[in-house]
Amino acid sequence: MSGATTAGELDLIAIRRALHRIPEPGFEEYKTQRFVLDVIGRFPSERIEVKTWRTGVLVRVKGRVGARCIGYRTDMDGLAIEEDTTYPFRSEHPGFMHACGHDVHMSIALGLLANVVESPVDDDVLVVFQPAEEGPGGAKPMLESEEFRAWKPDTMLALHIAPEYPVGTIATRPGTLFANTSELFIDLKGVGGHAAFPHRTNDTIVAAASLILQLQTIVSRNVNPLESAVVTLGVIQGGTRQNIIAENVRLEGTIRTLSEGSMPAVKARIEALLAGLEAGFGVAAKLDYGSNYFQVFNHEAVTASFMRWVREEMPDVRLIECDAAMTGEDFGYFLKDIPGFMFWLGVDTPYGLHHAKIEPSEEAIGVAVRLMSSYIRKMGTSARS
Ligand SMILES: CC(=O)N[C@@H](CCC[C@H](N)C(=O)O)C(=O)O
Repeated sequence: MSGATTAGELDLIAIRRALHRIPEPGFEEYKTQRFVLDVIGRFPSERIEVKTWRTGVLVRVKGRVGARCIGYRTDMDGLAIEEDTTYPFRSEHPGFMHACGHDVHMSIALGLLANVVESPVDDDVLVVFQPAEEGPGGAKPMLESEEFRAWKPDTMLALHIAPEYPVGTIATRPGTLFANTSELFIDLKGVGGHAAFPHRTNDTIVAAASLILQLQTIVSRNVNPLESAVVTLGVIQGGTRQNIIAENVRLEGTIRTLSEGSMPAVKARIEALLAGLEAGFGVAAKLDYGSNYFQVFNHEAVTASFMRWVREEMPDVRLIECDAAMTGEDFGYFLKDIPGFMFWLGVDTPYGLHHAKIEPSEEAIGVAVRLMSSYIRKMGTSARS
């Protein structure tokens, strides 16, 4: 196709910056999907097939042999946070920002795609742009979709930016990399009233204050100290005025457990504490667990082989065998079904994930594209030999 874009022509930094401007909530990634489709539309079309699924995109590149298919997944959505970076290409969507690196992840996926389109590998390659990683979770419904099932790959790979590692460093481990997660939404309803007559009310602010401290005893008193769990509340909303006893309080948070078995135990404890709160404070408590993600469990053999390959064949990349982290990722659902792994990619910034000031180093994009293009090429060749 004349006028088509080659991998060398693709400006991945410009792509990342353009994506950074348009962060969108989960399943509302309309501009992002359009942008991704426009970039893919510039590739030579003979060897690629493209499908959309909701706001996601799936691209299959035909390999020279095509006996197997290697999958690579990026997430697409932004986070509900007001950006506070020094960038001239700041978010154009007030209250939303790519604060978890999905703009970087998508740029890497496009770079990888351009590379395998331009210079075919033996295997077919499926690049998946998955919506709604931050919530409510796009991986599970995408896996179950006709669109994905028709192209289901034999292995599935992904990465996530890591602010704490220098550029050129990656980190992973065989087995559990990220935790099981559940969102947590609690609505307390009491009887409001005049600040001077608390005995005629059921004060949801006092009940919430007590509950917040009780929730923190779950990890310290109920979870086996040899296991890991987190209960974090990120939002408290309630009350209308300084001299009115609040009728409604809403708490929003997240639960993390490293073992699958601890999650129901933590939830049972939350339910028991809420029953006690209702009895003790005379408030009504409504509980909603929102979306839940399965742990990211790296396939032991595939991960070990990748780690060996990096150490032996990629002298410019520093590999760290890291500990598991209490982050969540719905990529865990892909790995529950398909062997593969996820790894951390160093982007060297002092601010952590989900921070309004995070500025990942864009040099990491090229590092990841070279690493993953070489690995996918190597996987295809070793499967044939
Ligand atoms: C990598 C990362 O930061 N992922 C998110 C996933 C959020 C899942 C869900 N909305 C929840 O809060 O439980 C994370 O916060 O770890």
